[in-house]
Amino acid sequence: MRSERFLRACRRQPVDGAPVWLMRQAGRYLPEYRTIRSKHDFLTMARTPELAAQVTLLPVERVHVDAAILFADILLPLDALGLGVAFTKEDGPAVAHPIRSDRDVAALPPFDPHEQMGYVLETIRVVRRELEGKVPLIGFAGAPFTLASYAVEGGASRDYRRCKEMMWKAPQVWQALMERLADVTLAYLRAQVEAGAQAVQIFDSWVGALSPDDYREHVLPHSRRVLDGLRATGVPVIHFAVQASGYLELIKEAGGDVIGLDWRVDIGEARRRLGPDVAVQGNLDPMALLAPPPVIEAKVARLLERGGSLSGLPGHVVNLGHGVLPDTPVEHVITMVEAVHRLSRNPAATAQVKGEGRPAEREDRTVQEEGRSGEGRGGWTRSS
Ligand SMILES: Cc1c2[nH]c(c1CCC(=O)O)Cc1[nH]c(c(CCC(=O)O)c1C)Cc1[nH]c(c(CCC(=O)O)c1C)Cc1[nH]c(c(C)c1CCC(=O)O)C2
Repeated sequence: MRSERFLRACRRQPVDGAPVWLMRQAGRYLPEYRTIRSKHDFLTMARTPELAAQVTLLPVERVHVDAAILFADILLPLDALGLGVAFTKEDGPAVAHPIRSDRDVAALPPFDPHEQMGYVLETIRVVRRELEGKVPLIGFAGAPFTLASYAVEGGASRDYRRCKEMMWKAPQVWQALMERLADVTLAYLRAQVEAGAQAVQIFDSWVGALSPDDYREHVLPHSRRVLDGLRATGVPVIHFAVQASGYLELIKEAGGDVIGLDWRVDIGEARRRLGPDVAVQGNLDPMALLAPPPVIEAKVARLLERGGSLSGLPGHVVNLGHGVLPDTPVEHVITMVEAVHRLSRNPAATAQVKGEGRPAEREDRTVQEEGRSGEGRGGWTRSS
């Protein structure tokens, strides 16, 4: 059943069809989102439970995903800590008061999710009520490193130079900061589960900037504290890390019931490396959703096969390898979700769609060639 697929796959139990949801599914690719967004700024939307709940529910109705994810942002708790987070159109998030010294870390105020993030907890309650059990609700937070990357760099970064400097020149400052951020994330996620989140995801979006050694020494213990602490909640925990396929084993060591994969690793190989005691989530290239629909279907077919869904290997939550791109046609998202449902329920049909990068049979030759030659260049001409 639709209501159970996602949580069952997270727990590596058999499912009637592979579950699918998309990171950033409650975002700008949805025309309904853009309409609401044209009337309110992003922070107002996130801080108004009625609006945030409405946006959370949009993709459940519109594209039939098997789970909802809370509409919020990983940076909201940093704002609650007094760092002054703004979302700018040009440069992405900006932090007005970045953390650069032991004094800055010591000056961070106490964090109480019930007091400071009450609006998010209220959104969760509203969403649960309105979902009426149709699909589960996923809560989320940033992993300590990814939060630190914004807190220390002051915004998006290309090389994470200030973080590495702090790690290597002032390791005790780095450690104190990471401990604070781990505490914040843990308290925040516990409160989300209490409010009704039925699974949680930790986003370590920028950790791939680190070498395996630095991950092991300067990040893993703090992520592990969060992940260990969440075990008592009893809800499945997804641990998503980007560009970390070189040290997936360390990501698993840090913890999580489900390991989120980006698209740079073959999901079958990842499953072999991770072993049978964790589920995996992912990992279609988000840009693949700009491809013509038959190409999307062929990629879904191969993903299902490589991920184990067609051979009955439990524990694959289908998703993209990172967030859905804002200029993705909503019809293509629907194509992906429908293909996951149709093909995972009928493995025999999948063999026909799959092919070696070949779009489906009903595909005409022109589009086929467009699909082939477009692949790898990174740019797709819109076919719809
Ligand atoms: C790194 C990160 C952020 N936020 C998030 C991450 C981790 C995931 C990832 O790696 O992408 C997580 C996030 N941000 C948002 C969600 C909502 C739920 C969902 O649909 O996934 C989630 C889970 C809404 C959002 N968060 C943001 C938007 C766009 C705001 C707008 O409408 O202008 C949304 C829908 C803003 C944001 N927030 C952040 C950035 C870099 C940006 C600007 C870039 C961008 O615009 O996509 C920080």
